[in-house]
Amino acid sequence: MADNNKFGVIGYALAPKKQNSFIRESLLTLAKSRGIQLVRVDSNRSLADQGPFDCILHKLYGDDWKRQLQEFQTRNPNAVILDAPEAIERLHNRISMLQVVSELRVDDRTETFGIPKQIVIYDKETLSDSQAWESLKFPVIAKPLVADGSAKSHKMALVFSHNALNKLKPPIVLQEFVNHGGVIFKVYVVGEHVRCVKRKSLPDVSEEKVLGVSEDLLSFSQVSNLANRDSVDDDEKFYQMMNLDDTTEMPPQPFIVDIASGLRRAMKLNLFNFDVIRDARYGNRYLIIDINYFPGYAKMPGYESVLTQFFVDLMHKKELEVQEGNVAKIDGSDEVLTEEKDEDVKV
Ligand SMILES: Nc1ncnc2c1ncn2[C@@H]1O[C@H](COP(=O)(O)OP(=O)(O)OP(=O)(O)O)[C@@H](O)[C@H]1O
Ligand SMILES: O=P(O)(O)O[C@H]1[C@H](OP(=O)(O)O)[C@@H](OP(=O)(O)O)[C@@H](O)[C@@H](O)[C@@H]1OP(=O)(O)O
Ligand SMILES: [Mg+2]
Ligand SMILES: [Mg+2]
Repeated sequence: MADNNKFGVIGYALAPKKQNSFIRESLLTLAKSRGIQLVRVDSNRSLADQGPFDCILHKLYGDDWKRQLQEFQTRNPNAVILDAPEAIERLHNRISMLQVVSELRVDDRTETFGIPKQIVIYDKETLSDSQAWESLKFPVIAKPLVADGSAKSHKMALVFSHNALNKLKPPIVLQEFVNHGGVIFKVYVVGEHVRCVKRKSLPDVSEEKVLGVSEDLLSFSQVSNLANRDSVDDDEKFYQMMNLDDTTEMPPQPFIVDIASGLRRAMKLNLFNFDVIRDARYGNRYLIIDINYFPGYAKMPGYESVLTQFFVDLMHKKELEVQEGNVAKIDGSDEVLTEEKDEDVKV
């Protein structure tokens, strides 16, 4: 569709790092060719004074931003906010994040899924109370309770024995470390599109290794995100670095799609990814360990076409709803009207 026949303006409000990785010329060009214009929201001005926007795409934090979105929605009842801040907030706490997985049911499969055993510790006193953690098997991973996108919220520690617990700073989640062959599956969800990729993860820890370690605590951060796309000019090289060229079998796609679809509906979110590991003790048991809002989509091969198609479908749906006199309300629980167009699997 030509630019003069534009049918959607999407305002994006992203932190500079996210903007750099996501807003690429290739995405802008493809979106434009399909009638979608992507426009940066000026963070120095009130959102409600900007536009007109048919949709707001955002990943910003804080009460001020929430208020701005509310004001914008009041003034523009037909605009779509992707996604609702209340729905995103669930992912800012590593306990509420995974609660939704525990409540999810996927029937008739030989594979099973769940979350690793975990507890939350709010203060130092509880950390020294053995009753709090005695039901956990070491090693455990200590994760900051808050997952608010700060560098701090990604700082993890592999803890080999309870003696090291006093080195941790609550509030934290202590999650049992599960051996999974050093490979993690990242499942990217964009509305009904689901794409699963392999990444490097922490290596397995054997019983002997636990007994033999000289350090009882190992700190790390974002292991599966070590390569930075900005530093790699060649797309193919980048995918080679990030995606393992090994023989690890992928989880069955229909199973992953069922989980993705269930999560999307339960969380009412369109844009997220989740990390899955396969429990090395059983060939068919999968554990979900992390869910991220608006992840690094640019690391997903062909992200431009997936995102563009999603925007186009969204605009069609919005147009229909407005014609029918409904206030546009598009959340992850809705079915976006699409035709089967590429190799991506639809939920
Ligand atoms: N329970 C677990 N058992 C084994 N390995 C784990 C477990 N939890 C996390 N890991 C490993 O630690 C890494 C970081 O954990 P997690 O994904 O929770 O952190 P994060 O900082 O939120 O990650 P992201 O960058 O995806 O947001 C995982 O990618 C995986 O390699
Ligand atoms: O850094 P990238 O853009 O690639 O994306 C990462 C994203 O960082 P950004 O939103 O700050 O950019 C992270 O978000 P925060 O938790 O820090 O909010 C988190 O979602 C990671 O899981 C993403 O990596 P992926 O899971 O896709 O490998
Ligand atoms: Mg993760
Ligand atoms: Mg995360």
